[in-house]
Amino acid sequence: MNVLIFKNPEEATKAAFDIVSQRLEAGLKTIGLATGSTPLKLYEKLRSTNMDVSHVTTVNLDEYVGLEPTDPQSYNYYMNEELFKYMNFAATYVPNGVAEDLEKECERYEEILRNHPVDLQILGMGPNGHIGFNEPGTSFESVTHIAELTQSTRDANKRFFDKEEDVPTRAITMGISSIMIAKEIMMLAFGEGKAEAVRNMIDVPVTVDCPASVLQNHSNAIIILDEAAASKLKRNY
Ligand SMILES: O=P(O)(O)OC[C@H]1O[C@](O)(CO)[C@@H](O)[C@@H]1O
Repeated sequence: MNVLIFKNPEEATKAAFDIVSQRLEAGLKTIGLATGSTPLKLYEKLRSTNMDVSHVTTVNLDEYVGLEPTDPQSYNYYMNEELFKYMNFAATYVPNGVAEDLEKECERYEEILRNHPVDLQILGMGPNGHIGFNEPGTSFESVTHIAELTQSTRDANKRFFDKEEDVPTRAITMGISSIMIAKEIMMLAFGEGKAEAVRNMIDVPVTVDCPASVLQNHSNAIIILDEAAASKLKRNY
């Protein structure tokens, strides 16, 4: 793991943007994208570049079950508003959370991933160490599946919804093995609320109790932190 620590989220985002730009210029074909608040500034920078991405396909990590792509809380909507409508990607894929047959949708998504091997996967993490919606305890062998969201994830994400009961209880998510196949992974974590999970990801032996710790097993993972997220690390990086 290559751990990079920056003073604040702005500087960290600038470093992430430089890496993504460099990979795009080098001819990256498929990029894996995350949602949540952490990559928002990165997407803002990307969409203001006017760069030609007509040779690039995107695949997203996850989507809530039961939310239409037109629902402002859905990740389909988020990606359209934050990135896709501004950039000329060859193709963009986000799981369909309202598919009639969700199991089939998971299989369809795995097929998409097989056809578009991810060169660079951008990741955020939940305060409980989840990646995508792979909650603590999820098998490292998992592929795209339906995940039951933990109460702590629903609590963390309720800020985006009007009422707590509106927060979906399930999501379609790429599995941990589907994520780990990426040739390179770039994890972003900012703020004190992530500090405990960051410590469990980096400073503690790999365990399913902290899904993000699996990144220790990846041969090409960059972890981009601000000082607050890095504040509980025992070792110096
Ligand atoms: O960046 P945030 O808002 O803290 O979200 C954390 C993580 O939770 C998820 O929304 C769940 O998929 C991830 O996409 C995201 O990286």
